[in-house]
Amino acid sequence: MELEVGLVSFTPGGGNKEVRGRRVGPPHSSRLARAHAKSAYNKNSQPPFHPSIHKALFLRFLTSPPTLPDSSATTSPHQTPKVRNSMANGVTLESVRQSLIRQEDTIIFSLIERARFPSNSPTYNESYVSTPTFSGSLVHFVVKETEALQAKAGRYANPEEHPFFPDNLPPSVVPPYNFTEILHPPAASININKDIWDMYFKKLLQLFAAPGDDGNYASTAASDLVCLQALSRRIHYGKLVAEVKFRESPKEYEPAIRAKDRDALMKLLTFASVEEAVKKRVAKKAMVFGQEVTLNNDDNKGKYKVDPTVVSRLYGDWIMPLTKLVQVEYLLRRLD
Ligand SMILES: C=C(O[C@@H]1C=C(C(=O)O)C=C[C@H]1O)C(=O)O
Repeated sequence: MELEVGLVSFTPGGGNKEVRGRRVGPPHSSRLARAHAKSAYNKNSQPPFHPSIHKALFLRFLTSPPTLPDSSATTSPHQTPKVRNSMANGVTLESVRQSLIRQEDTIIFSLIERARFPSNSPTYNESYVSTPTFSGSLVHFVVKETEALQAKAGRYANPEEHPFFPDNLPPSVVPPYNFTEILHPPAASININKDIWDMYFKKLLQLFAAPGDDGNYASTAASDLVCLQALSRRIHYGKLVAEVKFRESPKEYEPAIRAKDRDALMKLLTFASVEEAVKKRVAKKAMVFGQEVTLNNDDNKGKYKVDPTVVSRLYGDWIMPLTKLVQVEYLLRRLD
């Protein structure tokens, strides 16, 4: 399968194929606070429930307090907290990897929750929703409406978060939090949620949702949203991974960036042994988190709520390749 991601055709699990002559977003503005991104979306080539346009809108890529704690930040919700210094905060490849490891738990639990429901196909069928004001599937409706609410609550003021339906999001009603700017500003133009959406609905879902229909369509859509958000956060974390790798050895990356050599960048940022460990660890977590806990544990040996091999495959074929694609896209803009 081939996905079109930003500037390249992307084959999950394989290499990037073709460099195209178009930008993901509008030309980079020196005013980061105005950074917007749009990527074209071809409705005909996508599932019926996806939006027609993507726009990543965020001000700066930030470290969020749970993953990069900082004792110097003020915590009053009514004050703008102090700007934090990224490298002084100890953002290293190791700390970023620890965050990715923690995010595995979130992803696996979200898959387990989605697997409670069968496939529930009406959730994805445009004809199931009947309202003159909205055209799309129930899952499209739930994601779009929830994102609008969460935007008001300030979710997308944190650049670790990327909306699936960024157009016309309402403004936040909460005061801004001054996160540290860690990423190079053009990072704001990278949002591959369109591809995450397609991957999830066209490939992943059928691997862990059993066939069937139990009528719980709203809950099913809500579970899909949680999975999508966890996947999106993890995959876009590639921006931070790439920044840290670049800062650790800029001289290694600069020639490949200047030459716009995607393959060389991909080689530089790839750590095969780390990827093998990730695949093994997520399979193990799926076994541990997804086992039926009974007083007599032997009753359920080998029964898991999501198949550990599927989780491992999901990481090997989709999550890690997409994270690396985000890294390449980020590095290509790193010297702009
Ligand atoms: C995220 C990293 O970059 C690459 C992508 C990985 C991933 O998505 O888990 C793992 C190893 C690297 O090949 C990393 O080095 O940790």
